[in-house]
Amino acid sequence: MTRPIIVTCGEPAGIGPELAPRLLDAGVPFVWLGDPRHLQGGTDWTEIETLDTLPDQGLAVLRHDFAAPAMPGRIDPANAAGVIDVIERAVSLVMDGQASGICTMPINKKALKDGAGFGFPGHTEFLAHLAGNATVAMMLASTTVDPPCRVVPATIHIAISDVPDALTPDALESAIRVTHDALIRDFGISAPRLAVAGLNPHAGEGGAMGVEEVDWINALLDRLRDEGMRISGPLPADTMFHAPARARYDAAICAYHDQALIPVKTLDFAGGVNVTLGLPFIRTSPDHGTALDIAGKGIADPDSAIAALRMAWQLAQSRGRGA
Ligand SMILES: NC(=O)C1=CN([C@@H]2O[C@H](COP(=O)(O)OP(=O)(O)OC[C@H]3O[C@@H](n4cnc5c(N)ncnc54)[C@H](O)[C@@H]3O)[C@@H](O)[C@H]2O)C=CC1
Ligand SMILES: NCC(=O)COP(=O)(O)O
Repeated sequence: MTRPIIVTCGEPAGIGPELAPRLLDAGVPFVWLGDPRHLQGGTDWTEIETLDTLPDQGLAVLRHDFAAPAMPGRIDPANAAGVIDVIERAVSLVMDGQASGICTMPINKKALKDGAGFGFPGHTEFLAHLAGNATVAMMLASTTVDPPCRVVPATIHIAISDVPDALTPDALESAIRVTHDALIRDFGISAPRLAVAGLNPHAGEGGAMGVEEVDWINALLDRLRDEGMRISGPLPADTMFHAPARARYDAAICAYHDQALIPVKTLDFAGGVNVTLGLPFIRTSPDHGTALDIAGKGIADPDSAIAALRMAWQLAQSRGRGA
């Protein structure tokens, strides 16, 4: 029996519902979990009752009724609880072995907070919670550039003013270890090479532009290198993402969200995939958000979502979860 990937609907007013039928181009078994009222008119879909058998053509829909229909571009707070419930249901399906992984369509974090009191800044933190407080990391990975650009921010969805306090030795070590283990387990890289970005311009330039590198980052990386990990850094972040620099490492561990995500979204916005590392199940997502400004206009590029679905399937296969 083939166990499909669950694609969660994401924000009903965003581009997730119109991307759903485009995902058939990925050529992997998947089921869309959401309210069929939110799909665009003319979508070829079939409701399924169980994940055992998928239709020969069109979109397989596992129905999840929401409180309200959806208007592209216009968030309805009444639907916030449904978005959260769908993520929880997808996790249940994958945790009990009915599905092989999850590919999430984007959510609007503020809408979930305002509409349903959602207490998490994103999927990453919510999925870690649902998995029993798993220690996770958020990786954004290119799929169409060579050498690849894979980035992991050691602090994620927090204000920039909170970064210096949140970037503790424990947080950086955790991001490094989770990434190291995931590159071996899920990406088949037996001896991963990691590059760690400094927090400060020029990685602090010996304390002339910030002290975190000399105060503790150097010592942490030395300790991990003594264990045998292949780690370079702390490196100046502005010069570690051009192609010859990327050829020297398999993933970059960054200090904060934008330091990590700007390079991958600039190099490969259409092919970027978000992968949650460290979960007991596979979860991927496109790199983009809800794109409310273009929702319903039929111009959303499906490539990142397709890449995310394909990667979910590949990673599930590598964990022996697909069939
Ligand atoms: N995994 C997730 O659930 C993610 C959710 N978000 C959420 O999405 C919302 C909007 O975030 P933004 O920063 O505005 O980013 P965004 O990615 O939604 O949009 C940024 C720009 O890129 C364009 N764009 C995005 N995806 C596109 C596509 N597939 N084809 C063509 N153009 C596309 C949009 O039209 C917009 O001009 C926020 O609430 C944010 O939290 C953002 C990133 C990931
Ligand atoms: N900017 C990336 C992002 O917001 C993805 O967050 P998540 O919902 O995957 O945690």
